[in-house]
Amino acid sequence: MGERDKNIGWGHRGTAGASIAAGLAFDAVACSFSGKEVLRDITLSVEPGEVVSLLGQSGSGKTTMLRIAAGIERLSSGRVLINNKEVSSDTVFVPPEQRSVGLMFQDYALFPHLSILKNVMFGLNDLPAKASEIEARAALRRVGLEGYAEHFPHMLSGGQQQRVALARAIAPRPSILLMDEPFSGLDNRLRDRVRDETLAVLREIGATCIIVTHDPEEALRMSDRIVLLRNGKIVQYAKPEDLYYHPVDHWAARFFSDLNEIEGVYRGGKARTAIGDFTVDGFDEGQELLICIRQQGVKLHIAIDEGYAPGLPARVKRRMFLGEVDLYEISVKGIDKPFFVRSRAGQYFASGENIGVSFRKKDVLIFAKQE
Ligand SMILES: Nc1ncnc2c1ncn2[C@@H]1O[C@H](COP(=O)(O)OP(=O)(O)OP(=O)(O)O)[C@@H](O)[C@H]1O
Repeated sequence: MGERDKNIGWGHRGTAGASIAAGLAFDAVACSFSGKEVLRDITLSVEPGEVVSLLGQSGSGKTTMLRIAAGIERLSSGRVLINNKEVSSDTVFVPPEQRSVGLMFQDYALFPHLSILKNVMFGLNDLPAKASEIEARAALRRVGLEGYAEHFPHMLSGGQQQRVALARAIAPRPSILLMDEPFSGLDNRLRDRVRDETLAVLREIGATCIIVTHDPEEALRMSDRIVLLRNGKIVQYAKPEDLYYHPVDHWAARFFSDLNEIEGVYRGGKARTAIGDFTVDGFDEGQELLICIRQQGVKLHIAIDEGYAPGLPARVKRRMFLGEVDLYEISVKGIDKPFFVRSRAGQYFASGENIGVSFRKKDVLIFAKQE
């Protein structure tokens, strides 16, 4: 964290101007570039005031969705609606400045030749100069930078520039705020605080907010709901807990956790595997399954006497120190692949030690095996 960021607090909570939140809906939206389809059949609706993350790997179409919502990219088919009114379709195109959307870009896009105040006033040019300055100063005050109004962007740290970009985005009180990777330029330690403060500002202004991110933890932490995208399609649109505990498929599960994976087959109401049976339902008799066990959902048991330990027999291969947790590589009797276990640091098992393992039920996810 830069010294300057440590010393300058954010503004008082509860002092940002409120927006009138709008609903946003995508209805069967597709988008192609030079014949290549980058978004397919995107249908979702975001309620007024919701904070929704668009989460996916690079190239999954997150930014394109954001740009289509903003009206800076055209869709190929489908419709976008704001408060149930079409703003993009085959026949309708409402320009960005008439959508009441605010945009915050990954690189902040501050104008280097304009003062911080003028940067924030840039989005307020519909207002008379005096009113625009009052609103801009209020937004700067909310992010704790009113004392920097006459500075220029290059005089500020990365964290402060991010706050200016946020102030500029909220100053016009947009109904929908669209943020493209707003924290990716910040270092790790600064990022947590900036995320929390930004979320507090978003909650205060009450605008509907769409945040593009490729960071699962960020999406879980900030969002009311998450849109998980893969190859231009929605894989799952759900609340963070639902996405984490009930991922629709193996790929979605992998996105949020490091997993141990064991093959199995469904017989008589159970997933049968080389290390035992797991009770589960909803599969066809004989169906091939993949049993995924989160690394933090494996419990290691110490041998009680004469080598006996509760759980499945296993042996420690090595232990890696990761700070708050230890990562153990173990071999579990019956399976060839190494098993990885994240265990709270402090509980020590030595290499070569015979142990037992058991699994926490909510960390065991079972899916049909996909080709
Ligand atoms: N203007 C464009 N012309 C041609 N192809 C484009 C254009 N914009 C995006 N693409 C392509 O569309 C796909 C989706 O891009 P998009 O930027 O939406 O993905 P993303 O999920 O935001 O990725 P990243 O996290 O890397 O920004 C990519 O394959 C990209 O190369």
